This record gives sequence, structure tokens and C-alpha cells, in this order.
Amino acid sequence: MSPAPIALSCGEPAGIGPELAVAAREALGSSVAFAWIGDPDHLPEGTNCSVIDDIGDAADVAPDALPVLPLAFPGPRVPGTLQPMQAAKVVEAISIGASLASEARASALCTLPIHKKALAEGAGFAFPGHTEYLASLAGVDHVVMMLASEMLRVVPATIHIPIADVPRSLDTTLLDRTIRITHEGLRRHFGIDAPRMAVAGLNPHAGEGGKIGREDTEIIAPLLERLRNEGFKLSGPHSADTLFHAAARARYDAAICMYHDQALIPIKTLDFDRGVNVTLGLPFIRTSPDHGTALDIAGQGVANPSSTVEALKLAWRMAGGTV
Ligand SMILES: NC(=O)c1ccc[n+]([C@@H]2O[C@H](COP(=O)([O-])OP(=O)(O)OC[C@H]3O[C@@H](n4cnc5c(N)ncnc54)[C@H](O)[C@@H]3O)[C@@H](O)[C@H]2O)c1
Ligand SMILES: N[C@H](C(=O)O)[C@H](O)COP(=O)(O)O
Repeated sequence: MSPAPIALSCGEPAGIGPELAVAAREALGSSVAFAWIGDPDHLPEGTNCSVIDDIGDAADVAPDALPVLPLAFPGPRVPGTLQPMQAAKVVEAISIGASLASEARASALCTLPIHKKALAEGAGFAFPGHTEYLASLAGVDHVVMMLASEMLRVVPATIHIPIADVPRSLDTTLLDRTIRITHEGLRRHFGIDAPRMAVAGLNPHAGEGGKIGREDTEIIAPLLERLRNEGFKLSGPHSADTLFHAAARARYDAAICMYHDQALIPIKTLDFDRGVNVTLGLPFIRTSPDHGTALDIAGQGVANPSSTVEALKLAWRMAGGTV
């Protein structure tokens, strides 16, 4: 039996999201059932869409039509131009999708990119991004952001905080919970019975034995030793600059990194078009493409839909579907 349709939140209308929804439907056909939550008037001109009242009807819509759960926005979509008065509806689309997934009416939530500054300024959105917002909606204290593709899986232990705040944010509790949630996610969603995780150091050369900073020797290494004694397959702390070449990648199932760009630069360099953002630790499945709103190309018909297609496929597989 196929999973219930996926709820696809529209994201920022000024971005490439509306175009990606149409392209994903064209790419996937009926292989993955999903419904786009957004304003039908925001879809590219000529889009064949089918407005539905219940997400369960998405699976019955003609393969060449985009199933739409309508959410009226104030004003038209203006590609490339953010409109503050639309921000609250962008947030509402995420909330609707999260509710559908929480209630198992949708098998997962896949989120098209939001513009975080626009939401903060236009809707008083108090979160750094979807990840933190969805954790708050779900009442979960700690979730993990994983970027995954066939080539690499990475997890930043700290996410959308200033670099200056990273050292004081890296504590044993954060790293311990991040490693445990990642371990569980690799087992549950990626079918890896005994996950191997490689942990990056914070400082150059992983601290050079304490000569370059204290976090590697005083926080990361002792925690890894304790967790290895519990049976976790962990290596590190590694020098981050030698953690991502092909031979290194073959030695682990996921790399745990200390901050956002330490994790995201390698995967967006190696596999930008197929990388998927997946949130581990939520009570429902959530994926997202690995990129943002791409305002600079919105409306030009040149956006690459591959990451969105991969995000929908991963969610579908995580929900028990085959694709
Ligand atoms: N999942 C998300 O919601 C998400 C992810 C990343 C960034 N963002 C947000 O998006 C906004 C813009 O962020 P940014 O400029 O750092 O990153 P971005 O990914 O929007 O754009 C970076 C560059 O990559 C290009 N690009 C991105 N996606 C593309 C695609 N599918 N096809 C072709 N080219 C593509 C863009 O044109 C741009 O030149 C910010 O507000 C940021 O917070 C959201
Ligand atoms: N850090 C992610 C990236 O650069 O792709 C992106 O901002 C995702 O954030 P949310 O899924 O939490 O919105």
C-alpha cells in the first residue's frame, strides 16, 4: 500500500518554489503523490493544476495536473521581489503542512524554500528557519539537520548561529544528543544497522593536540571516547579538511560537523543538485531541497528542480514508499 500523499509547502512565492513544484510533478508523475499548499494564482502561467479539498485526493489527480491545497495569499507572485504582506501566509503554509503530517493525513512534509529575513521582517517569524520552527510546533527540544545525498551525509551540530557563538555553543550535551539522534536516524530512515559516524574537530588540525584551541581535546574527544565505550562506531575528532575526499567518505555513513558551513560547503560542492535537507528527531518526516529561494533566477524558468525531486523521493521512501 502506498503512503499517504506528501504535503509540499509553497515557500517564498517570490522565489523559485512555485516553478519547482510544477517541475517536480512533471518529473515524478504519479510515482510520488504530493499536494502543493499555496495560492494557485502564484503558479507559473499555464500550469495545469487541480484544486483539491483533502490531501487524500492528491493521489487521484490526473498525472499531468499538479494537486493543489489552496491557500489564498494577499497579492500576486512577483518573481524576485519579496512582499512583506505575504510573509504570514508563507508561515501558515508550513504550519498547515506540519499539521497534516503530524495527523498522518500526509505521510511527510516537504518544504520549499523560505526567505528567512523576509519572514522575520514581514511576519515576526522568530525562528532561524524551518528546522527550529517545526521542532517548536512539534514540541520537541532537539532535532538534527542532516544534508544527505548518495555521495555524502553531513550534520552540523550548530546551525543558524553566528560563527562567534559556535565555540560557546558546543557543549557535551549538544554533541551527545546530535550523535544519538543521527545514529537513530541512520538506522531508521537509511537502513544502516550499525552506523559509522566521523566527527570533525572544531579547530584547524582538530586542535593539533591542544595547541590550537581547547574544544577538540577538552569537549569533543572525551565525549567520543565515552560514546565509543557505549558501543557507538565513532571516529575523530578529525581534521575537517581531510574528512570529505572520496577515500575518507568511504569510511563513514555520516559526518558530524561543528557548524553550518563546515557541513554544508562539502555537500553543496559535491552534490548541490541532489542534496536533500532532512530533519531528524521530529515526530513526522520532513525533507527540503538543499537550496534557498534563488531570487536572482526566479521566474526565468532556469531553476534546477533536482534537489526538490530528490527531497520528495527521499520523503516518500522514508514513509515506506518505493521510488
Ligand atoms: N530550505 C530553505 O528554506 C533554505 C535553504 C537555504 C537558504 N534559504 C534561504 O534562501 C535565501 C537565499 O539564500 P542564498 O542566496 O544563500 O541561497 P540560494 O540557494 O537561494 O542561492 C544561492 C545561489 O544558488 C542558485 N540556486 C539555488 N537554487 C537553485 C536551483 N534549484 N537551480 C539553479 N540555481 C539555484 C541561486 O540562483 C544563487 O545564485 C535566504 O533567505 C536563505 O535563508 C532557505
Ligand atoms: N541550512 C540550510 C541550507 O543552507 O540549506 C537551510 O537554511 C535550511 O534551513 P531550514 O530547513 O531550517 O529552513
